[in-house]
Amino acid sequence: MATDFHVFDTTLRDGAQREGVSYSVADKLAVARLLDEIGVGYIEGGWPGALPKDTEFFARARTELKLRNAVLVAFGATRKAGVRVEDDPQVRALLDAETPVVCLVAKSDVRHVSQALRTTLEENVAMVSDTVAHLVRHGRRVFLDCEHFFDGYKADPDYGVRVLEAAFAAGAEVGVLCDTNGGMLPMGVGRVVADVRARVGGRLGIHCQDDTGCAVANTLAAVEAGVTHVQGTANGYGERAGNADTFALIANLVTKMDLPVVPPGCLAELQRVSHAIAELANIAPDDHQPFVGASAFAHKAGLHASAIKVSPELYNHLEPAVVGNDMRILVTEMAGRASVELKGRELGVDLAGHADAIGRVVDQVKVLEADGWSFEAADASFELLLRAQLPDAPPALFELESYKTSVEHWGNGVVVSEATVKVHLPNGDGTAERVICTAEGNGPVNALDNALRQALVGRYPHLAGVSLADYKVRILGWKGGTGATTRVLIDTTDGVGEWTTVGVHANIVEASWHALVDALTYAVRHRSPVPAAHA
Ligand SMILES: CC(=O)SCCNC(=O)CCNC(=O)[C@H](O)C(C)(C)COP(=O)(O)OP(=O)(O)OC[C@H]1O[C@@H](n2cnc3c(N)ncnc32)[C@H](O)[C@@H]1OP(=O)(O)O
Ligand SMILES: CC(=O)C(=O)O
Repeated sequence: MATDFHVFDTTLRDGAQREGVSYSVADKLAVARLLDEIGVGYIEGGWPGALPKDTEFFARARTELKLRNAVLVAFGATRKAGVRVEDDPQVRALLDAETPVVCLVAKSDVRHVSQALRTTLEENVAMVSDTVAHLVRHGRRVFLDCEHFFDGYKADPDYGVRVLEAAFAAGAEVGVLCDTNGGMLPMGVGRVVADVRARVGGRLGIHCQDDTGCAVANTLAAVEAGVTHVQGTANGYGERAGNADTFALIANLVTKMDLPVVPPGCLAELQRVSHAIAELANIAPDDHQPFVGASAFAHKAGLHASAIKVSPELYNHLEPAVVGNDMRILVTEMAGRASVELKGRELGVDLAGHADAIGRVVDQVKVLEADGWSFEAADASFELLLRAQLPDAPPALFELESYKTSVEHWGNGVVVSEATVKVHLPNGDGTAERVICTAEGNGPVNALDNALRQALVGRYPHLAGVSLADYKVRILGWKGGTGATTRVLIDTTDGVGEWTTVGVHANIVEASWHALVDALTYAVRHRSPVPAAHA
């Protein structure tokens, strides 16, 4: 591992500045543990003294947080203008947090000194020197975030350098150049970092906001120009458009720049930790996030699949497992024969010697997708469709005679749904058993599900342990000028696994029926009876 390189994560400080995020102290402790698992070197936990929750976090961290890889960092500002550092309560709170490292934010742009701090350039430099020296005297390692460094460098480069020199002279270990307003591009970042390196001797770091969509690229440009400390946040959470994504930074540094910045084994935890932190932040994971998103290695285009069939490297920039992710093949209207073949492999369906069946599936999917079907998110329906084309395809579970649903609104405001299904279950000897079941539900689809399940459960007892986990409806627009087409996706679970099926029709109940039939058929054919522990 590159021990002279710092990966500094500020999910719990800058990441918490994202609109809509509000961690409890317990959440913050959990996020810190997760960040430690991916091997970051430093975890900035928050601003003690400014936010009571952060003060409590540091107090609890002392006994509850056992970090294996990371060092905990408290964040705060330099002393106030005109106040002795010993008398500044905010600086006192930084010492009280008892972290080995303190990261101070300081002004390094002359306009911010005069307009925001409303003090002199000399006093701001003194605020930096005094605060750094005070913390170092009290045994802290100190990093200095130079706010608005790049914007300030355009206005007055000498002043930024003066702030950095004062910090290093007072004992700061790292001077972090911050693109606080996030307006930089990689070329500019590289130029400024190289210039500053030529003028100042200490270790430099980089902190990039993502307002131009270049936070990760800007950070890597800074590394190329010589910084050895990078700041990021989990999934890029942060103020406004966010920060450089810690996961993309680590993955790029290790796999593209050959800098082993995390301990062995940590890289493969990136996807898991990314999703776990999204859960704690209460933000749906971004499927399209580089490296760790569910779609980061998902291939839809038929031409891609045909090359991947020869070698996955041809259309993947990285072996997905390196970052804990998986490759997936999507079968849609854009699929060709190779897509179906690879998807078959992924689903464990042997298609060797079945070129005709593959061709029929490609054609069928194109026609169905033109009618609004979508198998991208409905692997279980696709698997049934695929297997139905093979010579040993099993017969349908039942033949439908009819179904009927009703919704009754009683005078007292109660709404009741009822469904009746009439089906014929084959006996295997050419005869069939006619079964009629009626059930109630909280809506017509729920009633239909209950009635169909009742009709089948005598024959397939493990359907009793199967239930609907989610139900999504999408209206696909007007078709033929007569009505909307409805696509229904149903997630079903047996308590062990989950599978998704799809149905499409102008009538929402009929669309749901298709998805329900697939859901139960898949359960019967491809889910083993649930073990007692899960029943
Ligand atoms: C770029 C960044 O993201 S840095 C991190 C920013 N994070 C936050 O602001 C979140 C937490 N912040 C807070 O809880 C509050 O803003 C506090 C507790 C820090 C301060 O609250 P208040 O005392 O009410 O002041 P307010 O927020 O209005 O203004 C900030 C004060 O800090 C001063 N200040 C700003 N930057 C610095 C600095 N680097 N060093 C010293 N003082 C500073 C300002 O001049 C202003 O002083 P004033 O009150 O004498 O005018
Ligand atoms: C310190 C910080 O968060 C910034 O300058 O953006």
